[in-house]
Amino acid sequence: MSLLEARDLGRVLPGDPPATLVTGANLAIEPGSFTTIVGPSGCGKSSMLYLLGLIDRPTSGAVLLDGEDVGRLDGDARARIRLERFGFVFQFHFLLPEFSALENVMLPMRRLGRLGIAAAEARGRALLADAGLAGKEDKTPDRLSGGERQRVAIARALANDPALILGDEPTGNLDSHNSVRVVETFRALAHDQGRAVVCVTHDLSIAAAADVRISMLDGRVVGVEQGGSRMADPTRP
Ligand SMILES: Nc1ncnc2c1ncn2[C@@H]1O[C@H](COP(=O)(O)OP(=O)(O)OP(=O)(O)O)[C@@H](O)[C@H]1O
Repeated sequence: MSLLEARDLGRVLPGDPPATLVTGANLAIEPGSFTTIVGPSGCGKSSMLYLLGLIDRPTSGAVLLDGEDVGRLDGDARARIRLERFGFVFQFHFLLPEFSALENVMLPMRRLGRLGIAAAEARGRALLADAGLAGKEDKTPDRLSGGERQRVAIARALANDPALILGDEPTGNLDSHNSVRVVETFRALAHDQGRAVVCVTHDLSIAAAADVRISMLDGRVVGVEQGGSRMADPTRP
């Protein structure tokens, strides 16, 4: 049994004519693996990620988490699973502007409610230190660089110790140095911490660093390539 599976997954938006975002998709995501979803603009990569991450609901097929079909649960049940099991990193950081870095990282822990405030603060500080942001805990997002903001967003994604990290163009807004750093972090989250990392990307350095590359075209999965996980580092010749 895989950690996360799509079975004959589809998403059609009603309309005249209806819009098919994803159709007949089958794939499996394993712990400890770094997977990218690649393909031309508009082929359905983000739609697929939103289905896998229980943000959107399929219109056909199933999303299985630990073998259980969770894709069509109601919004509250999917939100609870997202909070417990998934961490999300988007192209834009979506940090709350009026909150400090530390408060942003603590928010998912406070929402989940398993940790008291002191324990959540200690974990938040540790996650920020791991991200190289010790000393920046009290800064609001507007006082941080783009790379630092994305590292806060990754720390926030890890707040509730998720088994799955899903990224939608997480380096899309970063320069090459910060992109490489994010890719290294994602690889470590998969290989050293045993999480499953799934990333939609146009970024060739991310795709080259992945263990598995899923190719999409016109809403379909058209290829699954298991690759060596050699890191492509654009800063080196
Ligand atoms: N809410 C919506 N209403 C209508 N069409 C939509 C909607 N959301 C997505 N689409 C269409 O569905 C298709 C897939 O979109 P999606 O964002 O998943 O593609 P993508 O591969 O992630 O694209 P990109 O690489 O440009 O971000 C596109 O043709 C898009 O225009």
